[in-house]
Amino acid sequence: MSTPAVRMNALTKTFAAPVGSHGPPVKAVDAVDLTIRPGEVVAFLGPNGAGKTTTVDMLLGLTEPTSGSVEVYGVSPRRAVAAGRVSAVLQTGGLLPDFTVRETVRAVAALHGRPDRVDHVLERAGLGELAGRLVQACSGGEQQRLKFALALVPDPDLVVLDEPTTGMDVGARRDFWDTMRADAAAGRTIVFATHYLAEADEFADRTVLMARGRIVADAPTVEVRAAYGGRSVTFRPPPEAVHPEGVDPAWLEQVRDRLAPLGVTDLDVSSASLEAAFLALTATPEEALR
Ligand SMILES: Nc1ncnc2c1ncn2[C@@H]1O[C@H](COP(=O)(O)OP(=O)(O)OP(=O)(O)O)[C@@H](O)[C@H]1O
Repeated sequence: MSTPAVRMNALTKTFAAPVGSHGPPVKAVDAVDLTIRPGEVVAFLGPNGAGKTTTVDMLLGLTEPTSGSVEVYGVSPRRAVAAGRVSAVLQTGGLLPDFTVRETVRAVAALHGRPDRVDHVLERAGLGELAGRLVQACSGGEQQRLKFALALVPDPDLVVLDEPTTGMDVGARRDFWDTMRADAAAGRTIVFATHYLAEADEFADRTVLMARGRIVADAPTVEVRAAYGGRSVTFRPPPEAVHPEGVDPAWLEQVRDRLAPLGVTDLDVSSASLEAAFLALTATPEEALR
């Protein structure tokens, strides 16, 4: 079997309680075991404070685990980063405002010894036409695309993205994911943390759901949705059956009657969603009882 792209073993990170709070230490990541194969596209989903960013930071060697281990392509994250095998688009980390887009990419490409990659990554990130623009004149979404271009400079085997489409409009978000999809099809491994359930749903083969530092679900995205979000049949009713207050109940009754001979019972108009799975799996025990 080939070396996994990522292997986490009982990965744990504990932070001291904030100064003055006298509380117990915070277990941001709690004994996480996770293996990711080359070429997988994995979404990390979870509510605020679930431990996604801390996990990503350890994956990139930015933070050392308190205990347990993480390897990237069989070596420590730092070695993998130094070898250009993994790179990231992070929420934090500034760009230089007085550089143009092209100058920024050129500088990073020089650091990596890959000046040949400048035009290619500008194109991949959809920045060809913006290459001459100053960074400070770029919108938030355009700056995010620039960070993405920088991450592609070393031609990494693994790209780690923390909330990559923050600040992008719908069109830019779609273009971004089209690019990522093409890269994944070409064999790049992609791990991304997101708050957008729809992005995990549309893009990730596999969803890892985190809550309170632990993995609460880890399965193909379609299975997570089906197992916890319920299955549903959706359809578009004819316009005459749709009233301002909703679907005409008499019309729905007719549908039920006609479907009954087919063995369909308990027809319900509801949409199964990853959101339902997300809420079911990440609720605290107290919330779940409500
Ligand atoms: N440097 C730190 N010092 C103390 N506690 C921290 C530190 N970094 C993170 N934490 C705590 O660890 C827990 C996990 O945080 P983390 O940022 O990993 O969550 P997250 O899932 O990425 O959240 P978000 O979706 O809000 O970005 C939180 O309770 C957070 O307050």
